[in-house]
Amino acid sequence: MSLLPVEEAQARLFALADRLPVETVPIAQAVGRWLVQDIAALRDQPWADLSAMDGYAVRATEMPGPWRVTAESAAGTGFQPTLAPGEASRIFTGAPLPPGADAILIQENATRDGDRLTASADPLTPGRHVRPTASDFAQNAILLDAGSRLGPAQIALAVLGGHGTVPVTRRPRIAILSTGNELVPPGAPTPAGLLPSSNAPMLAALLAALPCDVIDFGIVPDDLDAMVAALGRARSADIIVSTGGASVGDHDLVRPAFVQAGGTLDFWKIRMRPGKPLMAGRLGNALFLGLPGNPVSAFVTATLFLLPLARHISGARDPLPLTSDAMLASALPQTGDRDDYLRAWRAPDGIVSVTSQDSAATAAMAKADCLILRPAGSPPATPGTRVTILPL
Ligand SMILES: Nc1nc2c(c(=O)[nH]1)N[C@H]1C(S)=C(S)[C@@H](COP(=O)(O)OP(=O)(O)OC[C@H]3O[C@@H](n4cnc5c(N)ncnc54)[C@H](O)[C@@H]3O)O[C@H]1N2
Ligand code: MOO
Repeated sequence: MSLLPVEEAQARLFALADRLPVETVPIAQAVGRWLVQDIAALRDQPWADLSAMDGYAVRATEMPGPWRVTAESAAGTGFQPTLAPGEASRIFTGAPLPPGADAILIQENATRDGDRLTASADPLTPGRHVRPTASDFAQNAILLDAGSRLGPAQIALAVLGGHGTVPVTRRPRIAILSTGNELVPPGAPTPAGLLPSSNAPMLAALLAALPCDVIDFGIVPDDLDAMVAALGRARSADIIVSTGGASVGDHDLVRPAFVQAGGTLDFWKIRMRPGKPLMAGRLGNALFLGLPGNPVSAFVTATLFLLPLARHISGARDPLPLTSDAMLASALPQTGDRDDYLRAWRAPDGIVSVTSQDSAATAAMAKADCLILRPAGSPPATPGTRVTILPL
């Protein structure tokens, strides 16, 4: 198989994947999830012309008074009686204006003596300190499109639009398998030749940013039958992600095990560095991603494939990571025949690539807060060059 460009591999991965079933959940459970339908406002916001300040509702043309204070309007009190000429109404923030009033005299600018009210400052224009009916949104307006993510602001909007529940997909279940005879669980002793398995905790940490349920299937030895059995146990998940054993060595058994378990491989080997040996396919209803074992390669491929896939099956409109344009503060060498995803950090004067770009260099990776995207065949770059970055 020839090396597949990253964008093509992402598109093929998405094409393999159906959106998960839809459920309607209380809005508090929808945080971070994606709407599967447009949602429209069930009410006007504000429901009436409301005061934005504490003070007095008046006719602006009657400035500076005097007025007779004849009524009071507080939030939650409903419609108010009409104000006759020369009358004012005591009013509080969020309360409806009485018909006839068109501006709010804030109480700091008012002098009140019993029922008698006068204004002590500047002219008022009609509409001053008034939030007109439906000025935020009108009933039936589309508030949020299908595929929008429900962050805190979108939750506020949906609730004010009258929604207590929203339609989203169910949370994906994501199974993680770590392969390698050398691996031991985090914190376990590492006598000669053994290595703490960092990939599963790293993937779980990445996935913690998404609404999903992670199931860690532990460490699987480099043994075909053990790997086939582990894939069998994991196949009820929506996504199975393995790390290690993805390359071409004698102990790299993930691909044959996947096929023996009944999986259909869609692609293997991507034109990227790190991450070349990535593979993807389907195993029954589960989507399968075989990530390389090197911790940096696993991290970068998870960022570019696993998280986007989880977002895609969850109904995200924009499942791919956002990129932006930035200026280099350090020089970069030319790239080879694969796209480079260089670990880097955003210094005050521009982007600086971390010292080691080795795909096993975790200390350098931990200093990075972005990736620099450098297409295959890019010439050397000097400080000041504009580059594409992917914030981490
Ligand atoms: N002859 C070739 N050799 C290699 C090629 C190639 O094209 N031809 N590709 C290289 C590239 S690129 C990568 S990336 C690695 C990926 O290999 P595997 O996916 O088969 O990974 P392993 O060999 O199992 O492990 C690589 C490395 O990572 C360590 N590892 C594995 N799992 C974990 C874990 N859970 N936590 C921490 N560290 C882990 C493992 O001990 C190895 O050191 O292949 C190159 N070889
Ligand atoms: O492609 Mo590998 O992930 O460079 O080390």
